[in-house]
Amino acid sequence: MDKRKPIIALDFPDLVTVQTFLAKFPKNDSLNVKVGMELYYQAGPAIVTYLVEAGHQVFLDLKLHDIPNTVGRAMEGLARLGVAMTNLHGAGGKEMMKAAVAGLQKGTPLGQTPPLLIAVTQLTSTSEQSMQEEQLITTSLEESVAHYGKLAQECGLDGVVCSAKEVSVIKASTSSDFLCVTPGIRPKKGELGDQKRVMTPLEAKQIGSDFIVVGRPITQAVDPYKAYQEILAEWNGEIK
Ligand SMILES: O=C(O)c1cc(=O)[nH]c(=O)n1[C@@H]1O[C@H](COP(=O)(O)O)[C@@H](O)[C@H]1O
Repeated sequence: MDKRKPIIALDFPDLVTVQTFLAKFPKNDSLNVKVGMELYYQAGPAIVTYLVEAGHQVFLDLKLHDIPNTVGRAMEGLARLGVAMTNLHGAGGKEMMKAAVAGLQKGTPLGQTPPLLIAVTQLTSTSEQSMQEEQLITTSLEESVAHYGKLAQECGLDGVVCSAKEVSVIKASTSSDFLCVTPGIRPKKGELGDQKRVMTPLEAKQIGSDFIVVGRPITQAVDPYKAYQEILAEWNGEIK
């Protein structure tokens, strides 16, 4: 995946809507795109194959969280789809994460590299207060995120999904090359929606995010390609 490009969250219900959206981008532009639950559960694996064959780099965001055997076998199947990145919930535990790594390696066709495997820490829609009250976690949110980062690295994962606000603490508790994939990105004065821990593309860049994930600020914009270009420029430090 090209780190210079934001990952566009294709949170749409079907192929036709995806095609209508992508038609607003220049032909042959290879994009970083994310297929999440909304699209995958309605359009199935065929949507992934379609995007891969169209030359896009796909982050398959299904946030697996189940017993180790189930997650390992699911990952084995997902590895055959040719995606660049996929994820699971770090809260599923070490045995589950190790089974996922093994499943991806087993399922990846010979001569290909397994997708990057990333652990969700605390969702960017979670506040410290809701984490403490609803999950009964008594540490700070930063400590919880750093803890999941360490566990994920010990299990052989490539990085975490976190808010850009936690990049420094993750890198400090793991290593500088441990990937921080950060959703919860909003342009200055952008609508937050359900996101709680947010940063602008420029702030995320400055703090050391490796990838930013952006959905509604692009997909719901009046001119999605213009919105994408603005975020791309900011992410690449071209707007101060
Ligand atoms: O794993 C993810 O991609 C993810 C993790 C997280 O903690 N927060 C989060 O927002 N996401 C995803 O990132 C995207 C953010 O979309 P917007 O809020 O519309 O920019 C959505 O597709 C979410 O499913």
